[in-house]
Amino acid sequence: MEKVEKSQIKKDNPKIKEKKRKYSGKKLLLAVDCIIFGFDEEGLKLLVIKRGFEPCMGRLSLMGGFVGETESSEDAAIRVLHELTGLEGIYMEQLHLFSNPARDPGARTSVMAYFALIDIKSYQSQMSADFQARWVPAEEVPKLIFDHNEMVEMAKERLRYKAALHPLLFELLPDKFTIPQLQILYEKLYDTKFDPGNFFKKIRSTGLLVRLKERDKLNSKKGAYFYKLDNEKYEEGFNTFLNFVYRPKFKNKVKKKTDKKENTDADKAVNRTPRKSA
Ligand SMILES: O=P(O)(O)OC[C@H]1O[C@@H](O)[C@H](O)[C@@H]1O
Repeated sequence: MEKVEKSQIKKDNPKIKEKKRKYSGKKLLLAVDCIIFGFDEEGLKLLVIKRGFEPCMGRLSLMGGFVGETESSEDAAIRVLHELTGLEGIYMEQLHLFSNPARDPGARTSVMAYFALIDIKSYQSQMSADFQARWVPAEEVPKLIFDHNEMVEMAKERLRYKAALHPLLFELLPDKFTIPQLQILYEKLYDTKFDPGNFFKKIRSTGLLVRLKERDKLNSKKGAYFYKLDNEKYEEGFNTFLNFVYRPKFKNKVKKKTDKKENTDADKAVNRTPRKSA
């Protein structure tokens, strides 16, 4: 925005009276918390840590931290996530600002919560041991500190809503997955059962999947085919999963994945790097 001199503003608005900005001067801290979802054969999971310091030492908590002096809340969330998982460029979205003045007994702290989706297996080998992290079932989350359970419930609700409109659940799967695996993921998230035939038809109609030659022989004799995501279609179709509006126009147009150096606008918006091809 063009900077206008104060004297010019006063000249143009002779009636304007300059006032002082009002703020209490009291300290208000800003933190971030990361609600990290993962998925394996047992279902949808949440990553929690055991706190190694007061307040609430020894209790289960989401992974969080204070926003540093030179950081944005996004930077802080990316840092916190990296410290715990060693992963970068994973799907993450801002959820909500939790600002109840009494939410943290230590000090008045507002917290920007983010939720992230990761494939458990790709993360396991890099997990930092410092935080005593563990996966718990997302449908039976134990008591966490402060308002962290409330954050998890809101994140699950947001995930259900978003996953009905966008194909983001693929972020939770390995690069190579089967349709029964995908179906279990949807069933767990929505706590419902789908007819396998109808589910397959629906998924196929999205045109997002590429069938591989290989089959998964571990879970059935016949073996279910492995699929991978068509990266280009995934990015093009991220906002048109329902196909109700055919490729609607957005202000920040989603770029095709032809420029390998730069992430697409969609990638930037959701903080993810394009998935690797299987
Ligand atoms: O106490 P630490 O974990 O350092 O600071 C961040 C935490 O403080 C709380 O308000 C937030 O919910 C976040 O979990």
